[in-house]
Amino acid sequence: SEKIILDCDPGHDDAVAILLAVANPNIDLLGVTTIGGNASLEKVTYNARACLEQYGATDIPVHAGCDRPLVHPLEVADYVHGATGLDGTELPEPTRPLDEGHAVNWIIDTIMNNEPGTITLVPTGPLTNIAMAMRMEPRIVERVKQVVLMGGGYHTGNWSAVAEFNVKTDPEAAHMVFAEKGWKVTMIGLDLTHQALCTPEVQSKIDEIGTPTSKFVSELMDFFRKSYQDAEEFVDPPVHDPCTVAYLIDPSVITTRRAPVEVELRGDLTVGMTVADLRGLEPSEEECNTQVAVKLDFEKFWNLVIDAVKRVEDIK
Ligand SMILES: Nc1ccc([C@@H]2N[C@H](CO)[C@@H](O)[C@H]2O)cc1
Ligand SMILES: [Ca+2]
Repeated sequence: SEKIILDCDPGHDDAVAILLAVANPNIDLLGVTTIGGNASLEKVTYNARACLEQYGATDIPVHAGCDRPLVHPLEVADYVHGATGLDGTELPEPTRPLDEGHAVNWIIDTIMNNEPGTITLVPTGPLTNIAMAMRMEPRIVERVKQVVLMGGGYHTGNWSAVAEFNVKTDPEAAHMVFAEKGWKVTMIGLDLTHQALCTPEVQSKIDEIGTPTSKFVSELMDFFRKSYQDAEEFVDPPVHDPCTVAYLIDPSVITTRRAPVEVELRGDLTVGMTVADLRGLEPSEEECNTQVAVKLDFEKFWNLVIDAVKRVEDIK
């Protein structure tokens, strides 16, 4: 199974990514680390612990990371995720205390204490923790198996016309991650995740499971749908973050294309934009260490999520 570290900012869709990572047998979730993003560090950390409690996964360690981007102040996405960062459902009180130590140190120690090439980094929030880790211990770059991140987009943005929230929140951190030639990076951007819509048909399949966690997830989707209808003119909410874990469970869920990706740091209109060069023939693996996600197998994706809801040992 794939050993992963999930670096996240729950967040409604992060909560589904955690569910997939916890419940699917192909994934060995080594731990969850948190980053200020959708809401403050304190809130997203509490939310991560509450999600793991809900899913009966209190064996999974949670370490809090950076509370703000490297350079700029943190601007939270409360217009989508609400004041708590996970509005719309009853969160169980976490029984596992927050684990000691900074997330960046735990990420470094975990990677350095496991076999090279065995751990995959799965960031689904701003990339601050990842950027800090690669500067504190540059050896983690060669040692990780790959980075599969939710962020960016090559033909649209959401925080601006051209920039996606996770990248725009900490563009310098994102620039570092994408510019690093020593590791393989898969960008699961908005081009892909805007296909991962939680339609009423999908949501009713989740409701039919009839467990506490199916109720938990469905209520989160109700809130997410309302936010997206109000804030982004979507009918159904795109559930971004679990697309990363789904790709690791079954790579056939997502079609990718190798392409150079650079992050804009200076443009007045374009700061935070992930500029992917899709011109000409696809480069070889030797020439290009980054790939972008293009096409989602909708049925396969949602079947994985529904399967995870069924499998999880949720709290009664
Ligand atoms: N409008 C909006 C803002 C931020 C996010 C969060 N950022 C990423 C999508 O931009 C996901 O990781 C999600 O958690 C989603 C919607
Ligand atoms: Ca997120």
